[in-house]
Amino acid sequence: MNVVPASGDRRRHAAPAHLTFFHGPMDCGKSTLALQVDHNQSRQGREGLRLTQGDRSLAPQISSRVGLSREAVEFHPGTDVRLLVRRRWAAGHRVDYVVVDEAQFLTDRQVEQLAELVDESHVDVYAFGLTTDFRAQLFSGTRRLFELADVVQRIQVEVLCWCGAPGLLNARVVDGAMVREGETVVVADTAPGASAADPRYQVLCRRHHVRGQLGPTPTGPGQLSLQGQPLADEHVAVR
Ligand SMILES: Nc1ncnc2c1ncn2[C@@H]1O[C@H](COP(=O)(O)OP(=O)(O)O)[C@@H](O)[C@H]1O
Ligand SMILES: Cc1cn([C@H]2C[C@H](O)[C@@H](COP(=O)(O)O)O2)c(=O)[nH]c1=O
Repeated sequence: MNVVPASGDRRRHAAPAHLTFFHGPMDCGKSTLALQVDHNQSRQGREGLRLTQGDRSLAPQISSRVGLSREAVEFHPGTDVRLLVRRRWAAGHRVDYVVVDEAQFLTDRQVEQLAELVDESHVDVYAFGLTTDFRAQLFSGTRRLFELADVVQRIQVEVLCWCGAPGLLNARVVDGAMVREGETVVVADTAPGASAADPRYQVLCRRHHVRGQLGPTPTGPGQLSLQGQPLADEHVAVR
């Protein structure tokens, strides 16, 4: 028997909200996609909240290497994301969706709060974050999103390792060599910093992440170059 919805029961019959998680390595276009999703949602007249933590620009914004950026609210481990939304409501704004960049930095509790916003308040949540850290282990926020999200999608833009294979893993590079020990969270870019001692990241394929190899290994005197350039120390240094 078909049950005819009582008129005015919009909430029951509106499309259900979703928690969607897009993930990948550094440089795969997560922030770009976050800004595109935000743009497309707002073009439909929906109102959203953008959240981030530790954007590379060190400003409270979501910034993409393609050149786009939008201001965002910074979250910290103690932030209750439900309160951020409720404060917007209390100030008379709608919050139809939330876009979270750097979602790997969410705590488990914050992921659960986002799920609650979806289920209890019908807010769509789009989260964007790294799959794994520099040790090739899931970030805890990422793990919780894998566990709770309605939709989990690996971002399709391929980042290439120096060898040309798809790069899925992030290497942390200090003083020209890949490191495997240190704090989980170190905000930095894939572009080199002002000094070689500044940490940077490089996306590698699994084989070269395991080997800690940041460029072609010199196997003979005739092969000591990378695309015609002399090899820098970092191409061969492994720690
Ligand atoms: N000048 C450029 N022209 C076109 N695409 C670019 C340019 N610079 C960067 N990109 C693209 O931007 C991607 C990085 O996007 P971004 O959203 O910053 O990545 P993520 O947030 O995943 O680290 C690169 O993989 C590359 O495809
Ligand atoms: C691998 C790894 C990365 N980070 C930091 C480095 C950047 O500040 C962000 C990721 O930025 P992007 O938007 O994906 O380019 O995360 C980190 O703190 N720890 C790590 O292990």
